[in-house]
Amino acid sequence: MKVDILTLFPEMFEGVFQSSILKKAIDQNFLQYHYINFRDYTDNKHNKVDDYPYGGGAGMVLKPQPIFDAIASIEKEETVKPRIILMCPQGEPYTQRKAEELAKEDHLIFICGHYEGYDERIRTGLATDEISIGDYVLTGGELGAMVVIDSVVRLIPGVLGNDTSAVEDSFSTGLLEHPHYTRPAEFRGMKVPDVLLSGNHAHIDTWRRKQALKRTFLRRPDLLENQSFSVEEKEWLKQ
Ligand SMILES: O=C(OCc1ccccc1)c1cn[nH]c1
Repeated sequence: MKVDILTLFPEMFEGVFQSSILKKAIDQNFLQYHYINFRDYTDNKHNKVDDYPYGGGAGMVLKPQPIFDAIASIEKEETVKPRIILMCPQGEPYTQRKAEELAKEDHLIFICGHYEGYDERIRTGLATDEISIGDYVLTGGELGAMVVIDSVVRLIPGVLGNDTSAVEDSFSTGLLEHPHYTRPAEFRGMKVPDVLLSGNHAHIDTWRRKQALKRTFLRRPDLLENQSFSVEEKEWLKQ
């Protein structure tokens, strides 16, 4: 997968690309990434990337020209049109489903904005997707782009050691994850549930499913809306 990132602060990404999973993905050539500082594409002698809003009002707006020209500088394989993703609070709420959709793409381009936002022509004339990572305003789109890149790259087949962990992810089942335990079997008086020590995998799977349902019901009932349950599971939820 090729990832191009339009940003005014490329150095922000160095840390995230050093993380073990992304570094491995890069070393094993699952991921190639490039930064483009769209300030390098301004056509004015002051290298301004933003300007005052038409119609007045506070704040500055990102000019379309530097971003359009920065995007034009990215070589694109003719066959596959890349996704051009605008990070902004007005975008669609980001979900694991969206991560799975983007993980199938060969080429992603991220536009990380700043200031009050983007000139609308960037939205209408360039972006294929607009993504929000949450209902809050950040100083720029970089952190959002890192969240999307991290959650997408880990889904590329082969990037994670044992593929199963991506499949069993919480949200991949549509539920929150069940509790996890590891050694010791008792720690400071807190014991691991006996079922997990029983070796009976049918019972263990049932226990895990029940715990995931219960935890989701208590913490994120909204996730249960698009779920179908067996009669027995409906009984559990009533408890
Ligand atoms: O603040 C965000 O992006 C930075 C940004 C971009 C455009 C205008 C203002 C701020 C953001 C919040 N959730 N997802 C993204």
